[in-house]
Amino acid sequence: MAYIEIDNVAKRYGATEVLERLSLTVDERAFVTIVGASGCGKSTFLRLLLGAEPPSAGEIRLGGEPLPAEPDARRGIVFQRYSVFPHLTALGNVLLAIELRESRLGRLFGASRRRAVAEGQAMLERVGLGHARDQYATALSGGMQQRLSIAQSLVRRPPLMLLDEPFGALDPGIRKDMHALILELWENEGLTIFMVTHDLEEGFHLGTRLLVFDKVRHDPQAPERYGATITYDLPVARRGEPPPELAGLDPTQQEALRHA
Ligand SMILES: Nc1ncnc2c1ncn2[C@@H]1O[C@H](COP(=O)(O)OP(=O)(O)OP(=O)(O)O)[C@@H](O)[C@H]1O
Repeated sequence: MAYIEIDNVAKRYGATEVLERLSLTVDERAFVTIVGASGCGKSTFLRLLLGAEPPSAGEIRLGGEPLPAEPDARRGIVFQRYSVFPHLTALGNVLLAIELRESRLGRLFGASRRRAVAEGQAMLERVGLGHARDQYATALSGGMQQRLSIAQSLVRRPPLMLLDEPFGALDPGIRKDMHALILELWENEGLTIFMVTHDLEEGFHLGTRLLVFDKVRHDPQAPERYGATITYDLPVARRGEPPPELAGLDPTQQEALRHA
């Protein structure tokens, strides 16, 4: 059974059909990247997966069960624009996320708090914010706030991680570091990831599978009549792994074909 089953899903707002005829199954631990024209419904698709909004038609199942109608700890999202708490320090922001993960009451004390502080500090270091732990979020630059919101989401380790252009606003160097971090977490934590990006190269670099969203039906008189769907669903070879069409061959044959 596939981890996620998307069965003929559509989403409309009023008379505007945003997504239509979406059908997809995704295995656990996939890293699905999504590209498509601006406004074609990529963020809407992530909101459907989060459970923040219901589909207008069709069904989404997670682990064989209908997707819960509200977001819960099994699904986390990082938005394009940073969404940190301005009145908390960098460490405070990450600690809050750890507390929410660990404790229903939301506060940790004693040894569990000390462990949470150590974990929060380690996560801040991984996103390059170790030096900024005691700064208030408002004092951080935009790129730093974005890294903080990534840390905040990652520390909760949701099995299904939804990333909406999380690296778009970052400088190239930091972006590269964040790519390494997300790949490491994906591999080590066994996450399943859906990530929207405007950067095709990033999509191919990070994903195990790349989806392209586009409209296949057009009504020139009524552009809102039809929504976008998945027009390409491409398997992507991981670094060091053969592309699927070569996977059945022995390494010498693979090498020969690569250079053919
Ligand atoms: N809550 C809403 N109510 C009405 N229309 C909405 C709502 N949310 C999104 N839309 C519309 O749905 C369409 C798809 O928006 P969405 O943000 O999902 O696209 P996108 O592919 O993520 O765009 P971008 O790449 O620019 O971020 C847009 O036309 C948008 O105006």
